[in-house]
Amino acid sequence: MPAAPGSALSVPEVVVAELVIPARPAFPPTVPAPASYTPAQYNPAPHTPEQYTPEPYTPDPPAPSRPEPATAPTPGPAIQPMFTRAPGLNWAGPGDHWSRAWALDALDGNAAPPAGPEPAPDPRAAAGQAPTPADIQLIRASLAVVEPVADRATAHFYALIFLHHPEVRALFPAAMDVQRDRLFRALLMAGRNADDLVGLTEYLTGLGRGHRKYGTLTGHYGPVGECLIAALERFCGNRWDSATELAWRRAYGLISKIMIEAAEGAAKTSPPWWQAEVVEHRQRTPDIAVVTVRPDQAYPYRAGQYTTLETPWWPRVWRHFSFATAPRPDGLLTFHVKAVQAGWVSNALVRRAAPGDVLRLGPPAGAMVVDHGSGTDLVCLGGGTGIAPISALVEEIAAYGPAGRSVEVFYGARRHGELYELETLRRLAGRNPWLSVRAVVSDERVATAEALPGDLPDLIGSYGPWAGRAAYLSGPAAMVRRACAALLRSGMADTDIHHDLAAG
Ligand SMILES: NC(=O)C1=CN([C@@H]2O[C@H](COP(=O)(O)OP(=O)(O)OC[C@H]3O[C@@H](n4cnc5c(N)ncnc54)[C@H](O)[C@@H]3O)[C@@H](O)[C@H]2O)C=CC1
Repeated sequence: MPAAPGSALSVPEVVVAELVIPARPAFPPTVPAPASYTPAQYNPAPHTPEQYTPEPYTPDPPAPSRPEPATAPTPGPAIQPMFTRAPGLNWAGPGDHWSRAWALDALDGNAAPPAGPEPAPDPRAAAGQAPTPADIQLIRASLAVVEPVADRATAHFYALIFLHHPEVRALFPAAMDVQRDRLFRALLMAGRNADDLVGLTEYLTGLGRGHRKYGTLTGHYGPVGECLIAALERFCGNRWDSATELAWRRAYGLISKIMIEAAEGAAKTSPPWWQAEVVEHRQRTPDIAVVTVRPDQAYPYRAGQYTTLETPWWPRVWRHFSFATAPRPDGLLTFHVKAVQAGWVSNALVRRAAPGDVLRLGPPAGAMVVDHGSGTDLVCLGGGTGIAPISALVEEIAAYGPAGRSVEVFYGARRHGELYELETLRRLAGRNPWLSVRAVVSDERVATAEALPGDLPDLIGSYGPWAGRAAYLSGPAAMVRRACAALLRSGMADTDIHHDLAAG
């Protein structure tokens, strides 16, 4: 059960007001046939479709003693599952292989146990209860012992999983690099925050939905919980006792319940992953490519959100990328990718991917979306390829109409040559008087007609005041943190600052 790559389990830092979305120009999402690809120009590499052949769909035998999964809710008008009856796709609608697997597992008793009586002597018997305040204290005390040796505890945790449940190994990448400590740390952090039900539910719901793409099933949660308890027991030493075990079992019961319910809910309406064929690959700088893909089914998302992406060259290694455009009538999705040092996925996408290659996408995630019912003025900061979700947000505002608001975009790069999205943004600003775009370069300290010299966070502090506006920030984590501080200093309310730092 790998944790979502890049996720740091913390109470989400993004605050989104209840969205009131006015009607927008409706278009049915259509995904065009692969008619006119740009010829492969960028190191076309042989595609290995066998890695992406979905598990063949074999209809389940009738199971009269078990109820069918609930019927999917009627999808919204703009989002229609497209090929739900087509063979060979990874999802065939409610009642398919995946939905039934979830439902049957739950009925077999692998779901989190229901709430039980008051603490019983056997920690397993009482694990279905919500953790108490005393449990949280015990969990935090045990974390104080485990966290300094988290590396060893993590290795032990995975060793236990793979030793006792070898069937789970295939869900993880061959090389357990970044993945290695994410699940364990995510579980530890969820335990620490088990008293913040709202934050925990928001985070774990996304995590549970996202885990479907790994092939995680309800039945996996029980064994993972046992390995968690065993690893904690071993590394807590004298700090471990039956009350601490009970506290962790309750916390894990809550964590797994939220994730399982989220996954089962998602299984009724969406596939665990989408396959998406590269239809365009544009090299914008030596290290940055803009990659456009055609998903195999309609892919509903909002501007400002991100997804996880897997390439055929690094199976089961997933990385986050933001959607770089608002949802389009042709159903295509665009990503901005910078090849980073030792970045397996990013280097493959920038230097190897070509039209015809097939990627996999996880579900959309993230709450950095705009409330189109509000006329609040916006200030948006995009640093480097972090400009991708900002471009998408601005496009979506143009599609919905600005509702009387103004939008100021500050676009930062290290050098002029890296401002690959500036021309597009300036064209959009030329057509939309509510939009202004300023570019900033940090490493070439000369003012030009194109860009101001300076650091984005410093520059944003020198403009303003920003009180009463809402901010959308995206880019390197240090840049986002410094810009947050500058905006707070200039009078902006904490709740008006939106970013997805936790997504990495
Ligand atoms: N590709 C995507 O879809 C998305 C990428 N991101 C993130 O955006 C980042 C983009 O990285 P690059 O393009 O390499 O950006 P970069 O390192 O070239 O920097 C871009 C801008 O951020 C500023 N900056 C960098 N470090 C700073 C610091 N410590 N303090 C203040 N300002 C700083 C630079 O001066 C420049 O203006 C990555 O961390 C990526 O994870 C975020 C959202 C979406």
